[in-house]
Amino acid sequence: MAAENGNADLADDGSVAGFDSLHRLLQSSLPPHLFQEASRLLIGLNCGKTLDSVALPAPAKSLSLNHDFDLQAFSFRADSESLREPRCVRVGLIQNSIALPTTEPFLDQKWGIFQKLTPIIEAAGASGVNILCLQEAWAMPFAFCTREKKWCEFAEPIDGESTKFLQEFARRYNMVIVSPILERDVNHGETLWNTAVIIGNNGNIIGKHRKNHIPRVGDFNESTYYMEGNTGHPVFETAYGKIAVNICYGRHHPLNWLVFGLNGAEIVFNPSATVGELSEPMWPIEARNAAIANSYFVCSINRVGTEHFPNPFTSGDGKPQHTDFGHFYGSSYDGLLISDMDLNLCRQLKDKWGFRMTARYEIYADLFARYVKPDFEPQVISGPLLNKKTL
Ligand SMILES: NC(=O)NCCC(=O)O
Repeated sequence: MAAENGNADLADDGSVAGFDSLHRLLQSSLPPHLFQEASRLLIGLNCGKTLDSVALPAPAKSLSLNHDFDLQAFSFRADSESLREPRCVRVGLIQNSIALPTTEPFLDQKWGIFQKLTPIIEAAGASGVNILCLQEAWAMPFAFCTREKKWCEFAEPIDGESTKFLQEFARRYNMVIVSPILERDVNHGETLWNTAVIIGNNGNIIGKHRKNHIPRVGDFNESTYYMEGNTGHPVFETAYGKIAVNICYGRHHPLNWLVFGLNGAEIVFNPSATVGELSEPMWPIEARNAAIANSYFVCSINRVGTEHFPNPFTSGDGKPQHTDFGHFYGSSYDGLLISDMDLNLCRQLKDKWGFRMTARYEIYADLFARYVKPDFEPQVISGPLLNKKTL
């Protein structure tokens, strides 16, 4: 346990009082019947239902033991249908800390991450993962907080080293891979973007999505590095289902989630890099709310650990300068989370709740069309304003 981090409930590894999730903390602290009730209220597990864990093959487990990363697998149930076969997909999410200090040569840092990820990706392949997603800007330290331009060197074209590295795994394991990178658009004057490259299960590049919303909060002033995305809300039809990527800060924008849904996404990935002090309480609410509101699966990833940078920077809030911007709360360990999901659940929830049918898009479209015009006036209807004098 560490008191140095200013929070006596945070262990040295950043976990919550020694637990790697709120769920485990509750499980260990509450009597079984109260834990069951807490689970029902928090994640809808009622009547003694538990989250089903999935048995993984021995080679995947050995990789996790030998290379010291966490490996867990669960499954979501959908009802069986009379007219459709189940559409089961195995999804893998990787979150990790960087491999080398940020003071090491850039090439070594990048190859260090490649090396660190290799056994984790192999474990995903050995487990039969169909679609794998990595964290935001996975091939570099999350240096955007520094606002120093030298970190732009990590930017790569869509078909650069990171993509080539992953294409090999995609082919070997017949796996779709979502690869969020800092992109250098060589055909457009070397412009930088925060981009997710979608690599198909044959190693082909299916397409890319560029992050739509740039954070300007705390130390996340990322506009120094890349532009607001210009790729809209693409949904990628892969061999295993229709997927989309809502990159990090985009998760605070319900309309961003909505439009991926309108374009037909069945799974939306949210690769992120964010720190506990800023956003941890919002995180599980936003992801689950997006899944509920849009009748699709949401798969969220954060980084792991604390990254220290060579030169101090300030947050523009009058507080002392510092060399890190806090703890990425992905987990206390590098890890691969696997989840089996039957995509039939998306339609089952649409049929049950009818959110698409009841949405009234036309009235929102009308409001938005008026709102974006300079002469927009909010629809506020005021009655006579009574105050004590007039009474
Ligand atoms: N990388 C990024 O967009 N971070 C923003 C912080 C947050 O949204 O929690």
